[in-house]
Amino acid sequence: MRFLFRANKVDLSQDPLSGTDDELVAPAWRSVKLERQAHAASLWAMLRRLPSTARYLFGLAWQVSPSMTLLVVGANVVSGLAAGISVYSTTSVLRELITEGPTAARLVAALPALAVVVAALAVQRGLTILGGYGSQVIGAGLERLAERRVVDAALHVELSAYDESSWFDSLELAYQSGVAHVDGAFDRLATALGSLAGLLATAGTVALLDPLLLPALVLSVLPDAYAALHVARLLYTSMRRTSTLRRRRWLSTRMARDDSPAAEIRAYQAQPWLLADLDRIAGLLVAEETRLAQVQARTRAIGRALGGVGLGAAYVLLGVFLATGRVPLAVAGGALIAIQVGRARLEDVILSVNRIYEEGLYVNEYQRFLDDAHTRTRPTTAVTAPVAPSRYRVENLSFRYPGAERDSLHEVSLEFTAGQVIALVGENGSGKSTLAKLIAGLYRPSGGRILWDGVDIATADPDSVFDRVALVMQDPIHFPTSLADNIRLGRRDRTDTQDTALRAAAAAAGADEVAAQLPRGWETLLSRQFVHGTRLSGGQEQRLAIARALYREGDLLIADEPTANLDAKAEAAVYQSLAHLAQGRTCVMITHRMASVRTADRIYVLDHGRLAESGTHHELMELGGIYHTLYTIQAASYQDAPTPAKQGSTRSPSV
Ligand SMILES: Nc1ncnc2c1ncn2[C@@H]1O[C@H](COP(=O)(O)OP(=O)(O)OP(=O)(O)O)[C@@H](O)[C@H]1O
Repeated sequence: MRFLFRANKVDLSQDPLSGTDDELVAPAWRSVKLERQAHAASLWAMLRRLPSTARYLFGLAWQVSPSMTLLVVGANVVSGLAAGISVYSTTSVLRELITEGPTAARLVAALPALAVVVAALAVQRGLTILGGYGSQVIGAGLERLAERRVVDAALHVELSAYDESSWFDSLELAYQSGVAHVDGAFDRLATALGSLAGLLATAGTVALLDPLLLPALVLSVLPDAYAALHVARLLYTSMRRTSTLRRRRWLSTRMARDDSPAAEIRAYQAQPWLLADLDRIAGLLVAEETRLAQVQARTRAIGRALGGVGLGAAYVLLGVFLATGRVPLAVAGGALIAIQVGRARLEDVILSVNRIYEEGLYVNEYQRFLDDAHTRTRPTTAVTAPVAPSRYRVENLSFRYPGAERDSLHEVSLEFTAGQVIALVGENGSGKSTLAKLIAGLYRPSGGRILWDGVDIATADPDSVFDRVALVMQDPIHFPTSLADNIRLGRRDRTDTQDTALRAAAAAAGADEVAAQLPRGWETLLSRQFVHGTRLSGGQEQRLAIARALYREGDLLIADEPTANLDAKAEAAVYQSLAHLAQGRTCVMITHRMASVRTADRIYVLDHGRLAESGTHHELMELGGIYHTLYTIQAASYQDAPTPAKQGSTRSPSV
């Protein structure tokens, strides 16, 4: 791929992102979905959406604080009107001062209007401060509320969303941009209301002086306004185009900031690759931003020039009115001030509308994300999964991951009863973890059904399904809290005042030994990113995950390679406690350690997503199929090889 980092020379006729032939810039999904959305966000469409964006923002602000919302709106509108009144009164002062007569008399005549100017300005300044205070208070609450909604939505969508790259893009956009812009957009909206009130009052003043001056006033600002709106649109389009690139850059920089990859990056000397990757992305981004800056500058310059012509026209018109005697000198002086102030107000309004438009694009993206997340969240239903089911049945189960070209499971059928330990066996990629996640209700089948005592779990309330399952994954997570809380999180609402259940689960999983080795025991924080925090070894993390699952006391324990990181002694202890746990409960176990599979009540062998064999250890060994092969290969590696002559071997001398 071409390297495009040329910060000081960008060919405007060329799109720096085109021809890069890179899925980072134009991912496959972009053409269909995002282009349609981008089209919907045209300038006109955005202006049309302005009222609904405003309603949405006020609704959010109202949730944060109704009284503060009223304060902000009221303060901005009244302050805008006060500004307009001060302009009108200023023109009255001028009129009184420019009229004929003795100076003292003119001054006295101007005094009442002058008093109004001072009072109006005082009210305007005071309310601006008050409005600013309200905006700040609401802003803080809005940001938290907006962030919570994104996180809440992300935490509750179906797991399958996390298999789609487009989901990550819209999540990133909503989180990084949307949350910040919700606060900004509300602020702009409040300012715009104030500017609009000020503009109406000032325009009223101009119209009172001479209605014919109004069109000239509008003409002097419109080109600039259009340029500002156009620039906002360019910015937004560019932001969309580079969202995948920015996410990619974030991932690359995270590799350097995270502690987990630090050792392997060094051992594989991957630093140059990472830096080159970062440079490549930075090059594309800088080129795109430079192109954007040039187009923006050009657009603004044209807007300013045309606006200057409009202002000139307004002054010429005023001159003509003066020369032809249409307006007297006193009124012309007032009109000049009113035009200047009116122009500033109009610019304020346009600037605010422009900013709302700009922020509104992000807010719409944020809203769209929440709507999309809503459709991806499994609805709660009145059907609940049975408590302690006695029979689990998998019927013609097929599954394909979102966007995948092939099914990962093909018409798998199996059955087991409560209290049984079943083992899923097969080569890498044969579909074991996928099947286990489907049995746990984490994915919904593409075809077929999973029945718990006859209830199809795809139709049951998801929380009622998850409530019955305890899961131990290959790479278990730990939460950034204490060791004890990490186990308690297995069943947060469980009453265990004396920690009896906690200690029993920990002892069965060997996690009590982990606690004994840690400097702060059960209260050790499991995050190295904080003072006194620590990081567990792979085996210790696995013991913790098993303890959490045991503490949960679910009806169905699903263990995906639960002992992959454990030493031989710990592994034996875990299988002993799993066997103990399985009494009265059901256990679906995935493991490549064939010795641990032998005792399972039933073994299911998967091959390329299909169920190839099933039976007990002895039945499958007699069958002489895949299981037999896998078992004998592993067993052979434990057989003693013929011992060579002892010449090279050494032995510590006996003492
Ligand atoms: N999130 C995903 N998106 C797309 N395809 C996936 C995803 N996860 C797994 N697959 C594919 O589904 C198939 C089955 O994967 P699965 O993880 O279930 O296999 P497995 O038998 O558990 O493998 P292993 O023994 O290596 O853990 C594989 O071809 C894999 O590439």
